[in-house]
Amino acid sequence: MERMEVTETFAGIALPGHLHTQESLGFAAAFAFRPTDVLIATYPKSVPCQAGPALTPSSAGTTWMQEILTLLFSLGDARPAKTIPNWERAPWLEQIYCREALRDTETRRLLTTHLPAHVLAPALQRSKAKVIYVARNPKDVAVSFYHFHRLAKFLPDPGSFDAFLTQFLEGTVHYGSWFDHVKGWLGQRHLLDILYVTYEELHQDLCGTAQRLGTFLGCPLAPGTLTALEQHCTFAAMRDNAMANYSLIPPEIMDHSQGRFMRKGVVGDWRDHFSPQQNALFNQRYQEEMGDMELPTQWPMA
Ligand SMILES: Nc1ncnc2c1ncn2[C@@H]1O[C@H](COP(=O)(O)OS(=O)(=O)O)[C@@H](OP(=O)(O)O)[C@H]1O
Repeated sequence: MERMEVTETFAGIALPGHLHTQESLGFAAAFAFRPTDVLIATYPKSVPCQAGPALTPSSAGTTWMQEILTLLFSLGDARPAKTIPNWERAPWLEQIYCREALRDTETRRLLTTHLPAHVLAPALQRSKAKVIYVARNPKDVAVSFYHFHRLAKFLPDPGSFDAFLTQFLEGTVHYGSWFDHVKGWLGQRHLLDILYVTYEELHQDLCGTAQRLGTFLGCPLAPGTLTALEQHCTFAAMRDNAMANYSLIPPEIMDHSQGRFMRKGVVGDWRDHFSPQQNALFNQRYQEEMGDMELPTQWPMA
């Protein structure tokens, strides 16, 4: 299947052109956040669309967080998560369909972004909106992102894993450098009402992390919400939920014959992909970039 790759460049980073225009990106940068808005911010490796689907990348737990917050806001009622695609429940601020998706939305708005902090920080700092930043071990991000490139026809052909990893470490992949993204959002910790969560924490203790989210959002968990989370936010449940697994995306945009968006959902898959040389190079680059950073978690890098 042919790639439909068109690139839009904004703030120095390349983005899929079928989803982003200068107008849509300008809309995001100047967004009038409301105090009740909740923004999920992640470095990519996966997906949203509009009435007829599109996609973007992630790998950080975006889709998982969208599902969890949908259930928190619905007080455990699974119907929205089962009937409304996640790109409508939590639209990507920077994508072309967002303005229309938010028209007439009066209730609490759940938004998503893959944009770097420096683009959104001025608008966020003018507001009291809450931000939830989700991060994941970058080695697993690189693996997940690589596999996603194989499906996503709007992204460049990744070539070999080795070639892709080189670009990932150089920050020349779409959405830019993982290191810059994480450092940028961590740098907002004293300037925004922001909570940092990791993919690994969600794995380790979904309910405990959900309770922390509820406290941060001023939305204590209703009886039954935890049960609903345990039921609907597992990897298996989300893999089978067409409103969360991107199976609705047409094959010319996402070639489902190449694999699934909900691929493995595990921690540490990099160990099955990295050669010792790749691992050493990654560790060196990680140390150079992140050496002194205070991180929400220490990922096992060895
Ligand atoms: N419930 C649950 N449990 C465990 N893992 C999960 C879950 N939901 C999504 N995932 C995994 O998250 C990866 C996709 O990342 P994102 O959702 O950030 O992608 S995107 O930005 O929305 O494109 C992708 O990771 P990989 O499987 O490693 O590729 C998904 O499988």
